[in-house]
Amino acid sequence: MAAELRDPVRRMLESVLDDVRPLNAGEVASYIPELAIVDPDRLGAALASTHGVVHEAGDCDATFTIQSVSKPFVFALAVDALGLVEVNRHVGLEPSGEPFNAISLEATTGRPLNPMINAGAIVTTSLMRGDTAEEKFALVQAGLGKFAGRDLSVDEDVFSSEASTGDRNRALAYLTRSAGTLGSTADVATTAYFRQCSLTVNARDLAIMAATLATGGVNPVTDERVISEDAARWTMAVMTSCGMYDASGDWLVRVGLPAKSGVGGGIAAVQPGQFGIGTFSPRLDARGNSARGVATLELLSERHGLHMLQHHGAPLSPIASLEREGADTIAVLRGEIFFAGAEEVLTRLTPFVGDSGCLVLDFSEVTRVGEGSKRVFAAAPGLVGTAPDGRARVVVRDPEGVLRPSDS
Ligand SMILES: NC(=O)CC[C@H](N)C(=O)O
Repeated sequence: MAAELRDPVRRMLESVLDDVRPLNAGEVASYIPELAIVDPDRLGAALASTHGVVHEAGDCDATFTIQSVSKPFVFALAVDALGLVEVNRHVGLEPSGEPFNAISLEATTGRPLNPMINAGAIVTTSLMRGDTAEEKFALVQAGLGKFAGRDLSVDEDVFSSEASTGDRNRALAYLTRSAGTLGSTADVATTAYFRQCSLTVNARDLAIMAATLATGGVNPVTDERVISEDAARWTMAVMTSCGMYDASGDWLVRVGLPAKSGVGGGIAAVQPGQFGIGTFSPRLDARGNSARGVATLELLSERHGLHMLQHHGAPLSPIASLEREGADTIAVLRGEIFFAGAEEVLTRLTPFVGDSGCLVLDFSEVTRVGEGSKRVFAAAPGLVGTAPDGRARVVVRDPEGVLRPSDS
């Protein structure tokens, strides 16, 4: 069988890459001298599903330094370990609308505006446990390795290059230190941060890392839980509002996927619940985002309807059938029921509660109920009261236990 028939998703990625390959706008980053020696024509894209299948097109084995694509994953490790409240005491959650290296601190608190710009990312790294740069970086390296599903190593040349030219980042660290928001000395924070940015990845790694957020924190290739569902959701939220720096608003409208770029040429993008995408192309646009990476994701999103706010039409009604049985009304429910489904069931069906009979809600064909919706159903029998024969007016049949809270 022809290769493209065996992997139609790969073919789909390849066709997008073929369309963006001729674009040669932008320049490779050179403010970190070692980044300038990369082959500017490299182009790769990988898509990892939440079932753990990875589709690769173009230069997916080409390695590059992760740079700022590391930031959301380190933020995820920080909020997972310390909680959102503690991390938020040190770094804000507001888009800055400014370039990645802006000197951008809140006037009253001294916090960097968000963890996706350098100032906020340096603070986030400083919050990793441990006293030394080695201890903090060890946690970052191990954590990012779990996101990628393999051990990641440091490109020592890029590290030395950034360490010897990173005075602006040191200045940011000193400013946050003087404002009381940095969790270590400036030197510890920047050393760990420079090593974090110098970790080496490929487009496939970024796709798997993004897919680990898409699943709510479980790496779909290794099946290992890396962070909590809460941490994954908070991270995707920050990527949505701040991941593409001063292009974040434009990106949200045009592409509509939480994403993070890096000056090494990588972009990681997530479709929550569905998949992660990693792209690699080193030439950067004026905002420091990979020019062909942006074009690849724009085209993919547009061509295949990937925008997370895309309207997919009215969902299937959760009410499969409604029948009378004596004085009772039996409603057979089906599929996945989230808040709008619960609202439909209860609003449409409670008028069927008669003077004498009961409304029986049969959940045996329901595959899943959202956690918040379980609480809506749990309250219903009490709200509707009891029939003259003492039975609840609303009777719930739940042989598979789909209404049981998942943490019980
Ligand atoms: N946008 C980026 O990728 C910036 C990361 C880079 N290491 C820096 O701090 O300048």
